[in-house]
Order: sequence, then structure tokens, then C-alpha cells
Amino acid sequence: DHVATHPGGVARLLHYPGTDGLEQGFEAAGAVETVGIRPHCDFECFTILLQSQSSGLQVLSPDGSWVDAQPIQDTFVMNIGEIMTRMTNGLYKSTIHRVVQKSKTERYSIPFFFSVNYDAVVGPLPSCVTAETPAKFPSITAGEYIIERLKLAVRHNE
Ligand SMILES: O=C(O)CCC(=O)C(=O)O
Ligand SMILES: [Fe+2]
Repeated sequence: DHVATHPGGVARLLHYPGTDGLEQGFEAAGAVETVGIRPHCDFECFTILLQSQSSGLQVLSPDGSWVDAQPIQDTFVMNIGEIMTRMTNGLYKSTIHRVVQKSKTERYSIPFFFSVNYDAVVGPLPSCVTAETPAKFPSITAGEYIIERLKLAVRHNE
């Protein structure tokens, strides 16, 4: 529709080398911090992820446990991003996920982050705002929001 006439889109080409020897005692070794990607939500509207047949991607379940998103041949994983959460006023929740590379097999993945137009103002859609659930997020352009989140992520990794 009108917020996706010239949408932003970014793809990452990721390679996680095999981690020989980390399979046992992985968590104890504190390797979660160093091999893979820390827990995060994607910022954009949604993500389409292609992953090789080596596992590693995990999704945080509402009960607080990490669930393996086992690769399924010829399928993509879709993640809801934070812009979608904001547009739906929290109804569609962005998924917290991480990558824990503890396999001897190397892993490749290609996430494609689909944003709406960077100059589109995103905020809770009128159909998602009611008297019982007032707007939980201010409106902001998608581009400004993504820059803000990227800056935070960079600061976090310092
Ligand atoms: O490599 C993966 O499977 C996930 C990558 C990811 O979550 C990200 O780049 O935001
Ligand atoms: Fe991600």
C-alpha cells in the first residue's frame, strides 16, 4: 500500500564457522556470548530468512525457554520485526531470537530485512487502537526509527 511504494530492504550474508570442540559444555564455557548472534529483535517490518541445513537459530518462547528453529529444506523462516509490532500496537510481537553456533558444521544464512518506505510515518494503525488499548508507541518515520535502533545496537556492542 502507500507505505510500501519504495520500501527499504537490506540483506546480510552470514557465515558461522564450525565450532569444533564447543559442543560439550557450551553454555558453561560462556560461548553464547562469543559464537553467534546475541538475543535481539529485528528492527524492520519483517524478515525473510534463508538458512543452510546447519542449526543454530533459536527463538525465545513465552515460557522463557529457547526453542531451536530447525532448518527445513526449501523453506524460509519469517520473523516479525519491531516496525510491525509498532504498527499493530503490540498485537504482533517481534520475536526475540539468537544464533548459538555449537555445531561442527559451518552455517550460512541470508536474512532479508523488509522495511516500509524510510520516509513513511509508522505508528499504531487506527484499527489497532481502541479505548481499552490506547496507542502504546509514538509515530516516527521508519528511517529515523531504524537509525535510532542501529545506534543503540552499536553502542550495546562497545
Ligand atoms: O543467522 C541467522 O539465522 C539469524 C541472523 C539474524 O538474526 C540477524 O541477522 O538479525
Ligand atoms: Fe535477527
